Amino acid sequence: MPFGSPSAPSVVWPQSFATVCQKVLPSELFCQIAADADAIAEAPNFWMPKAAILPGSRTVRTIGEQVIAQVYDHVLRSHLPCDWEGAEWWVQVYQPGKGLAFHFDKDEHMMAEQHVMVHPITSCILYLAGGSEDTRLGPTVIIDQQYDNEQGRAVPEHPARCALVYPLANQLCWFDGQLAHGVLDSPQDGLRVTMLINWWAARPQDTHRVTPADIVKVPPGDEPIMVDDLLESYGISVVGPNAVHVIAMEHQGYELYPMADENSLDGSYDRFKTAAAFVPAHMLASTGSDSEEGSEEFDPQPDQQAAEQLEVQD
Ligand SMILES: O=C(O)CCC(=O)C(=O)O
Ligand SMILES: [Fe+2]
Repeated sequence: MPFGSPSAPSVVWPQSFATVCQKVLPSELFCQIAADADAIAEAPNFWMPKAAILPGSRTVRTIGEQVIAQVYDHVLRSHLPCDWEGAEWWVQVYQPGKGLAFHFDKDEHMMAEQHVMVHPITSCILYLAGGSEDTRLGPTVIIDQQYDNEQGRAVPEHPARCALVYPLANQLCWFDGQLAHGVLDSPQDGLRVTMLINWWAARPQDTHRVTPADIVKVPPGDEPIMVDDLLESYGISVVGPNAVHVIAMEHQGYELYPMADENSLDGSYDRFKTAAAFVPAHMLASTGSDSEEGSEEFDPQPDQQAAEQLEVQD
């Protein structure tokens, strides 16, 4: 259902933004899909129809389909509405340190033919590689922005909330398929591989839902603040034995600003786990919205394109 129509479902903050569930696959199945990831990543997107997924009529043909059956049985079964038709899926292997521009998952055909954006009910990310004890790969960022077909643009223009989900091997993240999302570049060189499962409607064990109590708020102020520093001020670590994997963030008056690349931050890029800062909106406004240049007050060169434009592609 396109956002903007009267009966569009509302997205509940923060519950619909990200729920993560760890140790989703039995380890043998996890190793098999992780080993096949490179090969599958070369293939186009796959489709598994509902009848093949439902336990009563199940027919599983590949390891990927076995994963989908497992994800359905143990996680999504109780979260999908009745009227779903199947699951689209693919695998993504990232260049070291590279992320993915912000975008909406959508039906490409509907977009090309009818110029409307139709989203999956639920988008799922299964992390097939996840860094180590002391490194974190670029998080998936799910932002409080939807596409309004009537206005032909993403709204709100300046979202003030997002969820950061850090990769962890065998962790599944699912979120409302209408929401804009992307992957931050990372100062950490590690293999980032994900399997994406989009479902075109009871909480399982080991499930962590972002709750209002978990929301990290950017305090009012006039200075940019690195995501890492903000988390540290909350006593949150994304590495080590008490690492947190999903964080809901409220950033009223600030924009989330991805760092462009290793040239950012005067050579200290490698020190960071998360390549983004929250920057006061007025600092960004002073650069002009079409500018390719960074703000004078804020030295690191931001990835202007990723920060300001939502790519209408997947
Ligand atoms: O790999 C991720 O974390 C997200 C990938 C994604 O959103 C996509 O491929 O559409
Ligand atoms: Fe996506």
